[in-house]
Amino acid sequence: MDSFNDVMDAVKAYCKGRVSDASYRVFIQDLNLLNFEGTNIIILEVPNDVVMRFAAARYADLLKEAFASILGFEVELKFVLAAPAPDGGKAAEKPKLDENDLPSGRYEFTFENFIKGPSNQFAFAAAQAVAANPSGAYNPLFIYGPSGLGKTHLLNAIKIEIQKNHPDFNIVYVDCEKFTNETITAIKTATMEQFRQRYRKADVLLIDDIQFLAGKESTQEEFFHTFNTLHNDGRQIVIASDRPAKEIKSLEERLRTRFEWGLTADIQPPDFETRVAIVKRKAELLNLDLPNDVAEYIANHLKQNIRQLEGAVKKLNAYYLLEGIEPCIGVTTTAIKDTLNDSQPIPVTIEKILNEVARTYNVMPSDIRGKKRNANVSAARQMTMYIIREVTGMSMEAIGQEFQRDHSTVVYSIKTMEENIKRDQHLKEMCSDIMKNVRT
Ligand SMILES: Nc1ncnc2c1ncn2[C@@H]1O[C@H](COP(=O)(O)OP(=O)(O)OP(=O)(O)O)[C@@H](O)[C@H]1O
Repeated sequence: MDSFNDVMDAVKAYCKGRVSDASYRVFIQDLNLLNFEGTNIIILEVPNDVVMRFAAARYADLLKEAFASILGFEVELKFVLAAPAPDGGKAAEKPKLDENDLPSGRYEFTFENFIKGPSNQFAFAAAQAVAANPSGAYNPLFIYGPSGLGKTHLLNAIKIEIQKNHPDFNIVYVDCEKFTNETITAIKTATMEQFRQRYRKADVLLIDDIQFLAGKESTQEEFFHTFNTLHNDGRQIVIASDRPAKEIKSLEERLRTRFEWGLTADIQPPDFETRVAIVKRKAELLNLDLPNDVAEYIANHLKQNIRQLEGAVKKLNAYYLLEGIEPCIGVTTTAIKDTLNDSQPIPVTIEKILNEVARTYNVMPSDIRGKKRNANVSAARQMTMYIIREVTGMSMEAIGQEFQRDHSTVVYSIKTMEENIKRDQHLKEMCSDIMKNVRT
């Protein structure tokens, strides 16, 4: 080491593997070793005030550790702001930061990171019991509740816990859309055997968003056999759904009863105290200092979805890091307004409807748009047009343009569907399930 630059390069290399690429690029890459003072004080030059605040607050410990490891003695750090370059050059520029550059605050979906309250403690306890004793406690465990309340979190927590205690276990986690797509591909490419082996060899199967099984007959058939094989062999199955099994209308009875064999646990929106605790925990995980009144303000305004609570905390963190604005009620009002706007019901797109109907009828979305006339594709096309009309309220003309069909064809298709639905209970349920699924 013969120069400040060498030392600094080594320090940066030390830090590089220990922080995310984005954080390294924004907060560490441009640090400059300016001088030594006394015996152990290092003066670090930072390019601007954002990096100054961030590097000093978050990375001082890591940087000290790096210097100690490279120089062999403990150091203290002093950060100084680089003087603006006379030509207004690089040193004077603020980095172009956006939220993607910020540490994401990603944390593991563990039991430890799950905040309990009256609305979720039963599901939490059931998940813990299953994780502690796979196949011994409740099989299957069926967790249901509205979006954004922690079902996926619990499924992952079970996975992590079992992995820790049984490193040799083959744990398969899949969401139902993926399972459905894989079933369709396996049928089309004649690779059913490999597909079956993958799922039927699981020691633990965790399947998320099972409501998407609704109406998909071949996937239900496949899942039925997977379920039976695993259950008969004493393997643990955990299922998450946005509604109870009995409300998934076009689900075969034999599956519905199986889902109810074990334990069913629901999750409801959290009460005020739990929401405050969640907001505080999320802030803590981001190292954000959040006053109580702000945490309570957020909890008072966002009640239905924990993802929204997280969104608000992340926004406040971004304001703080990017603009230096401390969290307070005033800025929270803006952050919450954004979150509320962001979380307006997502407009249902035609593509979403098309994909969901295609999966249900086991055809390709392009077939529905295309000219094929076989019975299954025609039925799928009629269903698609009907649901687009119901869900989006698009005019018949616009639907016609979308499918390159004339207006009278659309009118006829929708009318036929309306009549069929009146007569055919199964079709009616299938249609209602598809509509629910495209709205989630
Ligand atoms: N009790 C809780 N404690 C801490 N974080 C929670 C809790 N419940 C939910 N979360 C967080 O809220 C976010 C949304 O949760 P999750 O994805 O598990 O919801 P979900 O019920 O599976 O929703 P969806 O049905 O939309 O998939 C996650 O980041 C999760 O960690």
